[in-house]
Amino acid sequence: MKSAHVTDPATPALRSAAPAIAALRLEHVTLEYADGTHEDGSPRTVRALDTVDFSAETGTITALVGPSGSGKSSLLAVAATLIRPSTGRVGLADRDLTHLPEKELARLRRSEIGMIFQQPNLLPSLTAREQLVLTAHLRGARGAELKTAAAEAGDLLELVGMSGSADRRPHQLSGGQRQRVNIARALMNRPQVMLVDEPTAALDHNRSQQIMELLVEVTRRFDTATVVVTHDTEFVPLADRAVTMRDGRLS
Ligand SMILES: Nc1ncnc2c1ncn2[C@@H]1O[C@H](COP(=O)(O)OP(=O)(O)OP(=O)(O)O)[C@@H](O)[C@H]1O
Repeated sequence: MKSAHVTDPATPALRSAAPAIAALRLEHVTLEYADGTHEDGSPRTVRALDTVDFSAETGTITALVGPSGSGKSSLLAVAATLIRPSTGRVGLADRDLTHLPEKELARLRRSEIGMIFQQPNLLPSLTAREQLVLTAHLRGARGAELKTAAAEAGDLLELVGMSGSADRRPHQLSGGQRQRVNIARALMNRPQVMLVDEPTAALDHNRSQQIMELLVEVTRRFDTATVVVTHDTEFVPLADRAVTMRDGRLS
């Protein structure tokens, strides 16, 4: 496991003075979905990503914007290794993931990539703390490691402003609080990359702003390469950079 620099949530991040590293790279990525058949029976496809080159650097946050259907979620899905590109390459730090077997990709997803979606898919029967500890369990932690994980979970929940609600279950939390738990959970494995799809779509303006500020803060603190798909133009100035997708291409 990577070093746990969260044990004291009040400690400022020790940010590297080294030049930014591209933690995530997509090179010439094209993604085509099967989309039924033409009248003559030949297969029809939709090109969701068209020769996309994209990278995200450690410790930075990138806003990914663009019209509906332009390919933003597809880019996140390819970056998350949930979908293999039709052509092109995906790299994580110095590793080329393009031809890794699915089992290895699943391991990487658990340990290196944090994913945050619009609706936090928290398990209804678990407390906030247990949601976080479960990720350690799924990673293989047992016995004393789980005790350590529970302490780390407490630290992370404090960091995201949820220390008073660690023993609450999802139905006892507001939408914004659930999203905070979701963010803390994504950080449990100290991911290199955080991929975030419309994290505030279900929230009001104030809560959206707070969640976006929290994403910026954890990006700095944990040195993640964070990519946030958002329709919220107010968020764009908070990001280190914004890239726009149109018709499957980046501009
Ligand atoms: N599973 C799928 N099968 C076929 N086509 C798909 C599939 N998923 C997405 N598409 C198509 O790929 C294109 C890109 O979709 P994508 O969901 O990546 O866009 P988006 O920018 O995230 O849109 P939104 O902002 O509305 O979520 C669209 O034309 C969409 O219809």
